[in-house]
Amino acid sequence: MPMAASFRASTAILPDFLLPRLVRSAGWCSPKTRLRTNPSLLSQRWQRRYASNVRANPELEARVAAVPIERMRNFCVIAHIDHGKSTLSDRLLELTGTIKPGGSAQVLDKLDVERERGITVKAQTCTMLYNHKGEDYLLHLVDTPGHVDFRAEVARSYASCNGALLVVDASQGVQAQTVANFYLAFAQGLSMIPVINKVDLQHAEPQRAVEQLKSTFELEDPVLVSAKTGLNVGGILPAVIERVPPPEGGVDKPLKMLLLDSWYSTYKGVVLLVRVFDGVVKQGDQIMSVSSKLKYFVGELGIQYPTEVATSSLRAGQVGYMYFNPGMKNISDAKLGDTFCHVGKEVEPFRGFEEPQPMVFVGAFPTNQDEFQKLEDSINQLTLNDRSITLAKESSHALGLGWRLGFLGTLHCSVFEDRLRQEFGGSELLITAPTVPFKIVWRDVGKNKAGEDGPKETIITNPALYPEEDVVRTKVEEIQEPFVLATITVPAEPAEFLGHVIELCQENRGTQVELTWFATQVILKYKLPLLQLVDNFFGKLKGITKGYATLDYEDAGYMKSDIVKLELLVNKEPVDAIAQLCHRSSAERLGRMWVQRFKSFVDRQLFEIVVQAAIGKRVLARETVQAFRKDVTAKLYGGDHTRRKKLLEKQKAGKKKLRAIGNVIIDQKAFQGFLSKDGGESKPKKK
Ligand SMILES: Nc1nc2c(ncn2[C@@H]2O[C@H](COP(=O)(O)OP(=O)(O)OP(=O)(O)O)[C@@H](O)[C@H]2O)c(=O)[nH]1
Repeated sequence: MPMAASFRASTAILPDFLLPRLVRSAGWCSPKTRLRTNPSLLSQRWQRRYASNVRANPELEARVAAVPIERMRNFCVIAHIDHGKSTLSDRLLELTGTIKPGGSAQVLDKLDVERERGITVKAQTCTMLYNHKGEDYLLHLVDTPGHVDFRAEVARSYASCNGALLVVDASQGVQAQTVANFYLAFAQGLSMIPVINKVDLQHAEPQRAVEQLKSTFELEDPVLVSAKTGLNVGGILPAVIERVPPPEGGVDKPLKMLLLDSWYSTYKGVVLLVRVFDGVVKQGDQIMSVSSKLKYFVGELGIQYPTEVATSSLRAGQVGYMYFNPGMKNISDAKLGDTFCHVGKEVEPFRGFEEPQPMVFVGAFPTNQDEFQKLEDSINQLTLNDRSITLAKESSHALGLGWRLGFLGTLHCSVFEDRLRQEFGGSELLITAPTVPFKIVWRDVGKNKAGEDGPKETIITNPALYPEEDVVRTKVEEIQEPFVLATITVPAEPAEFLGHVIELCQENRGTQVELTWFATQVILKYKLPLLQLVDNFFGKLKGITKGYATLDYEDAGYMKSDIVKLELLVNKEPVDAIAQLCHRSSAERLGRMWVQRFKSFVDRQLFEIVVQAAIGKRVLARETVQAFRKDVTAKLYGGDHTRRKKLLEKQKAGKKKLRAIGNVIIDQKAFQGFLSKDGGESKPKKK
């Protein structure tokens, strides 16, 4: 079979995630494949064909349609990380017959990274039908992420819910994210049902957790369950029906719909997750975004059960998915928090969601500059479904062309880094140390050419953009750094844990705001610079408390700080990719660590290499990589000692020349080793 024909035949049965890479590597693709890999090119005929290829379930649809709004319940599952939200959600899905028992674990954790790491990153919604006292109830369950970085996901989920299951691990009790999630849900007015999970564990102390919930949040009547064994999980849904109010809204009112989430599907383009507050939306309806005024035709809609099941309509109270036909061109047109209505029947929009701001920034560079395009493709592919990541091209003298990426927090950053390494190839990628955004407040605002005032403040997310020392001295009023209000929980016993945590916070420039005892736990609140937090603060906290302390934080704004730019110099030349903004008090320690570490990764050359760490012209630390001393006299055997001396002097002069022109060739492996967290694959060489 000719190559083109065999390739065409094979694409028909390939999973779609393999298509783009194959198409790229084969350098050829059939028109059909091109359409499949780029849905915006799909003709209406193809769009209709794909749209018709959906799972429909008339029996299920009839049961759903028969449930009045008074018998709907929308609730989310919230908890501290690893307390068992996803496992509990699986059990509820099984109990209601939505999935078969004993299937793959954590059905709602759909992303690869969620399965691999066992953490939830994206909130997931699932519709369930539950028969209670002879009547069908329509339940919408949202499994939310536990980690603080994905707080915006949790906050958005609340908009579709009236109640929450607050899950607490019976062996760990109330932890930092339990506290944070409780207050968020409480502020939203959600009815809360406490659930104490993992009662099957040998060291479970359910009674202690019951007391904590009562004393910390005044929550009573918890349901005690084991999500793992299924023990008493049947007690949860009756509690949901009795304690969570049904959604408000009327099917007879004009359509009012909130956009909760959106993602990209290879076949159908942009998928929207919506919550209908009022009215009914049907296939073929023309609807409009209240913010952008863009109009769309509804192509397909339905419920997530837990995969997409098409229905002919969605009505007030329901949460479901939707595609447009023709599809939405750009995923950025789907603004989360946007309100949709029928064309010509405009409604008062919802307040919208607060856009989460990226707070942790890193640079990503290919070790081989020829691979830049490949890196760009990989990044674009991964960011398609994560719009909270910000992207900007970056160029470095030392590392060449790359990208500056912004993330919501350190876990978000490390999850992305893992996925990028998988996609792009781990050993071919350089990721710089994480940094946070700094605010520069200018003394003189100055005028631009049009006579307008320039910006009074600039936020910089890249140390390379930090102004020169003399500019800082003459033109900058102050530099500010971001702070967070951290909530740390630590067991009251053994007492030294608390002492260690206070010490750690103080070493990291923290200011104590509150210290409270709750039964066997201490809850500490500290104001901490975000910069310290991204420097493995959580790892250190876990280390000094044997893994028992937990951490959560919220933004506490910018504050004036004594920030300096620390640079690494190699034979007096700054290595821009390594420069960092840090607090003056930690510059010397960091500088010393840098020069020692960098030295250990640099190959010795024929001349001496001086590695320095400096703030402006002030050198804080220095290390020297000794030159190889090639034995130029080896060939001499006996003979005149003046010849030997002459050869050595010639060698010295040659080295001086090399040093004078700063001819240092640093292997990318050295940067890779230096930038890796654990010494990387290129372990320091023994000298
Ligand atoms: N023994 C026991 N283990 C449980 C129980 N429920 C969950 N687990 C285990 O606890 C771990 C975390 O469970 P998950 O369901 O992933 O927790 P989660 O809260 O969804 O985690 P995030 O989404 O990352 O916040 C898994 O290893 C589960 O098998 C339980 O009732 N008993």
